[in-house]
Amino acid sequence: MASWTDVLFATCSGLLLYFLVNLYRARASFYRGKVKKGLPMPRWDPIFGHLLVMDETFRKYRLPPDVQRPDIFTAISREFDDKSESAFYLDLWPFINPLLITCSPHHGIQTTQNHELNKPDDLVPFLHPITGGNSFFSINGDEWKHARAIFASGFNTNYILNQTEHIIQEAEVYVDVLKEYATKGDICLLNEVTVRYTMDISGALTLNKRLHAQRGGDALVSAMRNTLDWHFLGELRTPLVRWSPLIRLIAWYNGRKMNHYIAAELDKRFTEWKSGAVSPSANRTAIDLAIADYLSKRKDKAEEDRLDPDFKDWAVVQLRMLFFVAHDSTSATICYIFYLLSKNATALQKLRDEHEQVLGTKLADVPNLLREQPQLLNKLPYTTAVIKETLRIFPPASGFRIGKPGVDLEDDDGSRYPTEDTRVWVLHSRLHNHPKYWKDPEIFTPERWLVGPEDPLYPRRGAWRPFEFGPRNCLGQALSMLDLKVTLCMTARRFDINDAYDEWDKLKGITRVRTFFGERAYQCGNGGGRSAPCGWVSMPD
Ligand code: HEM
Repeated sequence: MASWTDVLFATCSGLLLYFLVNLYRARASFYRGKVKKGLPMPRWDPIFGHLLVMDETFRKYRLPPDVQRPDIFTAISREFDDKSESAFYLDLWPFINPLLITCSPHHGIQTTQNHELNKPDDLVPFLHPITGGNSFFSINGDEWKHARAIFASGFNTNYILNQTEHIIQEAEVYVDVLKEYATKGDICLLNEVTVRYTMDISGALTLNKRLHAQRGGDALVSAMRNTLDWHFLGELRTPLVRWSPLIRLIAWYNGRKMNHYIAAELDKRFTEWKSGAVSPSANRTAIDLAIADYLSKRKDKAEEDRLDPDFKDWAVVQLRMLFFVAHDSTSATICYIFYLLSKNATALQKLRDEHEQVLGTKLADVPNLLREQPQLLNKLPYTTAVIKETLRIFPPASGFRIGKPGVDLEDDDGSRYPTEDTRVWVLHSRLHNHPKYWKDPEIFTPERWLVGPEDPLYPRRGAWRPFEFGPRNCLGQALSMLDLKVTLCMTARRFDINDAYDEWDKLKGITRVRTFFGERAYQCGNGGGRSAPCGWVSMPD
């Protein structure tokens, strides 16, 4: 009989052989499809593909170990500026399938609008710890279309102002929290405070429930954040972390907690619907839209007093995804707006002047004024320009699609980039800051959003795409802009927020300061491009 060491040896040899065969296949296919054809890419190694380049890039540009993955690609893309290439291929197997990284507006338009390429399968396992299944963020075809149609009416531009009350309610708590920091004079971990604020908004708009995350614990909030903190470790320099059994166990445990929580909310809300307490036209939070659709399809089963388990499983996955996307990127953007305004006194003053003009001088009246006249939020061009400029400099997301045989992306100079067997990554962080497409990209200039086409600052078509375009564009774009405007109206004149990196470093004994191309506020791989800013909050004189 074979001893356990023989069994172990045979298993390990089998696994090694399996790995080597797949490694050979992946590298050979990349060589045939891309290297041999002379397509643009950094130096490729037949064994390591571009894994060594990733490591060299870290060292060459002294990238912080917690920088988000897209910014590693941004650093690599700088190598291509001289050659005037806007796109390049990467072979990072076994971590991800072959990539075409592009920073060209033309490619962005072709990828998401002209060719309407699909989302790749890779997104499903990547998002699984967050969503617990196939959410409509990552699937394609009829299943995606059906789900998007169910939720769209709650997030469209025409309806979204009706949700202002939910946002103001949470923004009032945010203001109180910031006031406490200003009074005490403590360093505020702006990221933490703001993420709790946007989670409260997200809870209200996805689950129709106030979570009070800003004032204490909530089971859904802690399970989601804990999952994200661990999950995005895999985004960092050592993606192997993502496969560790510990992280899988944590994701499973948190996933169970999120499922139970959301399933209980679905049951509760279903009972309210059955009792006639909910008005379908007035209540369009995500949970209501899901139940409304469910009921409309089961009119013949009107006497049912329990939700069908299959529907519940499906709805829990969609609500987990929506709860995540509705809070994460918006929170990062709020932090960056404060950061950029703190460095640009003229812009801050212009923004405050606009608020005074449109909302009056009495700060205490602003919440009720916005409640009564939410349309005032559409009369803030400078505020909108500040938000757009922040999303240009610090875009929290990217466009990600799967290529197709016969679909080549074409550049303005006629170069062609085949997409067959390739994932296309429209790299917003580079495209939005590329000197080829923007005048003075490194300078925060909200005015570029207020000038006409004759001005050199005027943004080039397709070069700004933080929410992407086409049928898979961001469903929550209007909501996010509303969140950001309300937040600025409620805070910009009340607080001065300045970064406290130096004090923080001293406090924590940090001697090796982390920067990304000299910038201290860089996007970390712990969610949708969150930064690590901490700040002093004070009240203006
Ligand atoms: C600053 C804030 C936000 C940014 C920059 C952002 C960005 C994006 C981007 C770039 C995509 C498309 C990804 C791709 O094409 O591969 C996307 C998709 C999506 N976003 Fe957002 N998002 C933000 C906030 C929100 C909010 C508040 C919600 C609220 C529900 C939301 C819901 C969604 C959904 C559901 C999708 C998937 C749409 C589909 O595939 O049909 N996002 N977002």
